[in-house]
Amino acid sequence: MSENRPRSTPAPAAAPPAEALLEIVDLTLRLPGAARPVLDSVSLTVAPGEVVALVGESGSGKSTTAKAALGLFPAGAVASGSVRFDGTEVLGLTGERLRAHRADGVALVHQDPRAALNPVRRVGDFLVERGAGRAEAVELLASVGIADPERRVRQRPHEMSGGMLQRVVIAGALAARPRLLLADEATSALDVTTQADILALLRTLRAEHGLGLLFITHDLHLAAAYSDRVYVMYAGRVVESRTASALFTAPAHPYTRGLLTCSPTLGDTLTPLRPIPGRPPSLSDTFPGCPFVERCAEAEPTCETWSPRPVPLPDGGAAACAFVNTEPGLSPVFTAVGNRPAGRMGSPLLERSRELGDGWAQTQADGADADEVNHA
Ligand SMILES: Nc1ncnc2c1ncn2[C@@H]1O[C@H](COP(=O)(O)OP(=O)(O)OP(=O)(O)O)[C@@H](O)[C@H]1O
Repeated sequence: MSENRPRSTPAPAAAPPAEALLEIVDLTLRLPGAARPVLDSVSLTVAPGEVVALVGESGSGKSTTAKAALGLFPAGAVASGSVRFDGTEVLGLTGERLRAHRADGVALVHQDPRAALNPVRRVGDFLVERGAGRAEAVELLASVGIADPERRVRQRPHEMSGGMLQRVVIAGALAARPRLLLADEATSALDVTTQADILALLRTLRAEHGLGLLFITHDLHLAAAYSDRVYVMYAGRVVESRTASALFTAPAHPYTRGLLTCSPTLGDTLTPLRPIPGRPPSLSDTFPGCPFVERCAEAEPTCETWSPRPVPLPDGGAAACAFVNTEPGLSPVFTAVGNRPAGRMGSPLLERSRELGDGWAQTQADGADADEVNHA
């Protein structure tokens, strides 16, 4: 092993708390006419009281993954794997049981609060429609930080700001007393101050209500700042899963590093921004090897033909790259250009990485409910 590889900063274990509220295992979702799966062996967990972020560029499969938690799939989709909520398999749910799951356990908050609210109805009516009593509607508004809730509850959406409306939508989501909140780009349309306020509110709510929160964003800095753990998605696959702090300290996947260096950090005027070249793949693109190979500055010939699957990292996270370092005590950042031992191709490390990848994928598959479910 080369001696000049950086030592890792010890990171907290990335393993989630033992009891997962949402547990997605090896979820693969195919759409009619698409050349590759929309979701390809996606596995993730969210525990009660945990904030988990799902990050990636447009089209990477974030929303489709989140909707799977609701048992919501595109028409004609064929799904395999497992989506368990509180121990119940969601993939096979239909009819009344599916409706009960959607109404009861999981709530979804979207980007645009105005789309969720009827412009001619009062805010209080919106909350009552979601199961709150009149008095509770006022309490709910207060609980999401809206001042003068007795007056606000009688107002219509046009009388409120975007940030206030997003608080109303969150209050509406809480009315059903969910255990899991899916926030799909819920702050993207807001100015930065309001965005910070809403994210702080979501963190408070998860602590007060023991909510699990799956926070979907394309902004990795935001994800890492507000989440306990982060899953990075690319082309329908999870390419890295780490604690937020480990992700910032030593991102293991070249795509994660690309996301970190292509967006600005507050106060950092020295580090140049480096956009990731090219575009994310579409559903008509297929990959014999790594899906990121065409955009990866660190790719080697083997990446064209060998498809990496997540390998466990010593800190409890995982990354899907042929050259990720899985050895304890060393940084997973093994692939930085200039940091590679000569002639590393075909090295024992690569072989080990392959072994671990296959073994790990198999373990995941063994734990999954392999029923094929067609959601027409
Ligand atoms: N109902 C559908 N019919 C056809 N294709 C779909 C459908 N839903 C999603 N897709 C496709 O699946 C892929 C993943 O979409 P998804 O919305 O999950 O990505 P995303 O990462 O959430 O992107 P964005 O940030 O733009 O919302 C995209 O290529 C999208 O076009």
